[in-house]
Amino acid sequence: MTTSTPTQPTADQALPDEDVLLDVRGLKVHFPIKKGVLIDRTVGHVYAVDGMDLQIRRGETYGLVGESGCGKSTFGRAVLQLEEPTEGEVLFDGTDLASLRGEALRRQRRHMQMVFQDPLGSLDPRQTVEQLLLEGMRAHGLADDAKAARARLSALLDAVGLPKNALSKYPHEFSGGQRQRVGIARALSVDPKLIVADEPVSALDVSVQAQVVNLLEDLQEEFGLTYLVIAHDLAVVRHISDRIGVMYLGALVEEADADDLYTSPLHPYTRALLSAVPVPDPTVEDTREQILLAGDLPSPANPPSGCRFHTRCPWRQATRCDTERPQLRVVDLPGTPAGHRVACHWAEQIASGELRPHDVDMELTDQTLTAGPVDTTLGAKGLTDTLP
Ligand SMILES: Nc1ncnc2c1ncn2[C@@H]1O[C@H](COP(=O)(O)OP(=O)(O)OP(=O)(O)O)[C@@H](O)[C@H]1O
Repeated sequence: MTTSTPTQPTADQALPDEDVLLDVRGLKVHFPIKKGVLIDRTVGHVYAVDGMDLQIRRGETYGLVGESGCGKSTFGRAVLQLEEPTEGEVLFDGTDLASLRGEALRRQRRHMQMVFQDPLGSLDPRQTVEQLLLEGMRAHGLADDAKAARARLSALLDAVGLPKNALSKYPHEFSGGQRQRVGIARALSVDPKLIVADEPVSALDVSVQAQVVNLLEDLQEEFGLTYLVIAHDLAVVRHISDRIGVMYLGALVEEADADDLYTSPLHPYTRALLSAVPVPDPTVEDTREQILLAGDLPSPANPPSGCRFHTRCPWRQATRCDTERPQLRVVDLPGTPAGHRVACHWAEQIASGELRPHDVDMELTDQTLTAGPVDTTLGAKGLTDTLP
């Protein structure tokens, strides 16, 4: 087992090392597109994850959001080494997972579990809940003592709010919400540190969603868990997350503390996503800036050059946005919370109002951006005036 050399946080890295449980650097997952009679010719790649950098603190909930197809699930699977990264590092508790093989990787996996969107699809229908829970416990030596194992099963059911008689039942005998509780109990059964929850409530009725979200929060407190919650529903993520990362075509475009992201979104994509979230109270007039995105998410097999978002961005500037890919960087503006990271060349100018949105199809020249000093005093205040 190799241990990573501790590194100092850089200017664009949000957290000091000692707090970090999961440290992902430059992660890429590219799927080959195969053609030919024998499907043996690689004719291209799907750039599902294409340079993800993020860190998750111990005990924190990190929400990862983005449109369907932007690579969220592939990222979650790659973190758990269920998908082999093409490039980059996943450091878990200081250990580079790529350096582990066989038994060492299996032992480390115990500490990282997944909760899936569709519990019915992820639970073996031929196994009772008892068998499902014991499977992982046995694999990690947590069921060697029969009496202790029974006590553990009982404690797991209690923790997730299922009755004792659930042990002898099969997945199809439960409601959707109860099945998700079984899925959560299975993840918990091996006493993990990190749980990757991929759309944990999106298959559930709205009335049940809140119960499962509350359960996840209670369990986090009880067991000191760290969560990576993947979801397309911004409302769910806001409620549960300490920090949120917004993903677009395989990479983060913005990251901030949850409330800060909603009150001071800086990246054009985040602003567009948030402007589409309905106001919770229908009696309150919606005065927010409405940003409509042109077109669909481009194919991850053929991503745009430069900034991946430039083909849909109302703030696009020629020619830098079309040619130069912006890196995630800390953006420090008066009124903008610390640790806010954004991948946009023009974050400051957009926040100050120096750059105004325009028609995406507008013919742009190098002179489109008016020259002059940036008045950052408007900074995030201008945004909080117009957004929730
Ligand atoms: N095994 C695979 N082989 C080839 N392409 C894949 C594979 N898995 C995912 N992809 C492609 O990678 C891209 C990202 O998929 P992914 O499921 O990670 O996105 P997502 O943001 O989680 O979307 P969703 O919410 O719809 O699941 C998609 O274009 C998808 O078709």
